[in-house]
Amino acid sequence: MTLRRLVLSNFRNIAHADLTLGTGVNLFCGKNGSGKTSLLEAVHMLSSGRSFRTRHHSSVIQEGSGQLTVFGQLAGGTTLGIERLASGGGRIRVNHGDAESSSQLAALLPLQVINSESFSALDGGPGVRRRLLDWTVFHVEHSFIRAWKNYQIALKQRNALLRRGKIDPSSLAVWEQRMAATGVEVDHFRSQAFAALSAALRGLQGDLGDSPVSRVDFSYRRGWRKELDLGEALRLSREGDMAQGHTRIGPQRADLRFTVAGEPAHNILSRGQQKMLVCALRTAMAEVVRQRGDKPVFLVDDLPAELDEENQQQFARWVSRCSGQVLVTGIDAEATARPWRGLESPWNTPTMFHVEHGKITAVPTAGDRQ
Ligand SMILES: Nc1ncnc2c1ncn2[C@@H]1O[C@H](COP(=O)(O)OP(=O)(O)OP(=O)(O)O)[C@@H](O)[C@H]1O
Repeated sequence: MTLRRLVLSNFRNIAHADLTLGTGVNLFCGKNGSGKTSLLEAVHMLSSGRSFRTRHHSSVIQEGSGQLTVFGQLAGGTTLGIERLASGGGRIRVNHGDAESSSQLAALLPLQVINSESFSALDGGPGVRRRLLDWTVFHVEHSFIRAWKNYQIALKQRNALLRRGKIDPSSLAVWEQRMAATGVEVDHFRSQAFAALSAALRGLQGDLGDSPVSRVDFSYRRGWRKELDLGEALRLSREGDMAQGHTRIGPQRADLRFTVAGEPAHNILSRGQQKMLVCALRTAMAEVVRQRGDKPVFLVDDLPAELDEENQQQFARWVSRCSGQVLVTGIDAEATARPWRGLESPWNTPTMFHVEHGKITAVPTAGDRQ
């Protein structure tokens, strides 16, 4: 997937920008607070309908403005648009018509984001890791979203019954049967995606020599005991669930584990090693989706932060193998460009943008100047 044109208005400190992006590496360089992360945030909003920094659209809309818009055009001509109003609400558009949901955007513009929040894949709660796995499943198995929604409906109904004082076991059994049928489907899709993901991750670990990152083990926990089928597990869990007022087992509790010699990886790895593990995980996710014919766009906020030059170059090599396009931010233009220089075309000739006080200007390359 390639984003060819990006138009923003009233997005944080960016009053207006109309950019033609390069097909490979796009570098956005400028001082602290110039608007680099805001630009990546806008692309994220175009792919998901929401910011990666806040749930509140009002803080993303430029101070003093009533609305923001982000418009994007993909190679091939498809257009995406987002409008958010300070008064609440807004619109999502695909090819100038109203979109059914934000998942339509995600399907058209798959993204991988690496920023300071990405560490939560290791030290955050299971929900963060579940969402990473589900991103992969969503992009490779289109029936997943239907199975997941049906499971959620049954789960909600069972939880509503559990919260009632007096419970009729036969009504619980009806929803448990539905949960068992749809939950097994969800688990099946996740297990398949996890197998592909771990194969891709193991391949990337092979590039890391004797770094402890190459010794990280990963496993998938489906959310209920191995020896039980889901229907049985739900029946056995009933009494405790009634006491707690909610369902404590099932695919909504699934998790991924990253360990080194049995210890959680974030307790062992240095900060730079953790970032490299996150980069490998994100690359593996993109690789699995690429194998199905779609190349995700990478958004990388401040690649040099925490990574030495060797690791930055390694990550650049990974991205060039599995992504269609990458948007990278950095403070220093030369340092931000360096990891990409040794790669093959088009990756070794970044499109450069200078960002200053919310103004984004394309920097002419040596070729343009001739
Ligand atoms: N709603 C808003 N309206 C106007 N300006 C805003 C709004 N929200 C944030 N800003 C300002 O926008 C600027 C852009 O911040 P951004 O995080 O994009 O900077 P950055 O270039 O990534 O900086 P750094 O290198 O420090 O990460 C900041 O100066 C911030 O104070």
